[in-house]
Amino acid sequence: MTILDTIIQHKYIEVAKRKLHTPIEQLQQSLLYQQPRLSLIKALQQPQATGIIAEFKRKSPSKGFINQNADAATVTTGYAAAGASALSVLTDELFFGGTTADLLAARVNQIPILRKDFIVDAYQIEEAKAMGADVILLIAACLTPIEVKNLAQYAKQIGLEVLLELHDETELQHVCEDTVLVGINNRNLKTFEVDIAAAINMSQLIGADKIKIAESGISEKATLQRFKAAGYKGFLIGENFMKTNDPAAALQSFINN
Ligand SMILES: O=C(O)c1ccccc1NCC(=O)[C@H](O)[C@H](O)COP(=O)(O)O
Repeated sequence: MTILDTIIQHKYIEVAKRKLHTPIEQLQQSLLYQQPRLSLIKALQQPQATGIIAEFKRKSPSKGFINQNADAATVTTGYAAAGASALSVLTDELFFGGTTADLLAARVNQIPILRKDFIVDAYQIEEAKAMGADVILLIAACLTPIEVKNLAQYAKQIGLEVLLELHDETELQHVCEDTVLVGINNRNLKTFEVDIAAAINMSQLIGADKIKIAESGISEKATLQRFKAAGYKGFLIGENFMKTNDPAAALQSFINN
């Protein structure tokens, strides 16, 4: 069994518990649930956009602790001021040290926010909306194509955008009409091996009607430029910024270089 299998197994258990504690109707009554959403699709199409989706990430299964005591409001407002096109906030507690409170704190920003978690149930999409997220992540390695289709349709119906994450060509059948944003994760979530060739190799296999996002392992501007030349509009970067004492300053210097 891989760590990804363990994460997913745990996800089903925690979601079942939360469903008992907080019914969907209660999520739908929250103030943030009623608010209009920001579009990541539009943000990445702005001519001057950096395309950087800056991630707030305290720890990870592959790296252990990265920045355990970071403050979500401070880091994400710094990211937005430095020029991030959007934010990604981990909400998985056990494996990534994230919380709902982190995403709520990040919501002070007026740029799109991705709820970064392992979504296996429509209930989590309702939660994402109630905590103020604009975009949810669906990971092909954790879902069947029909599950992606149903969850993507659900998200769209309640006004959230969907980022579908693939790693290789075996997952291309997960792409569907409602997954306009397609991310290619350079990290193999089963082995944790990171190879930027993943996004380069996959770039030609994603339809021109999709907006491509390169994910993970980006620490150099030259790598981002290679992805840009291959047609990528978005670049999801976490550890490279979060491992420093001042993630926003690290983003600023990455942009300026
Ligand atoms: O990062 C991990 O160790 C990990 C393990 C298992 C599932 C997902 C994992 N990471 C999620 C991500 O893909 C990254 O947080 C995101 O793409 C940013 O990557 P990086 O810039 O390398 O921090």
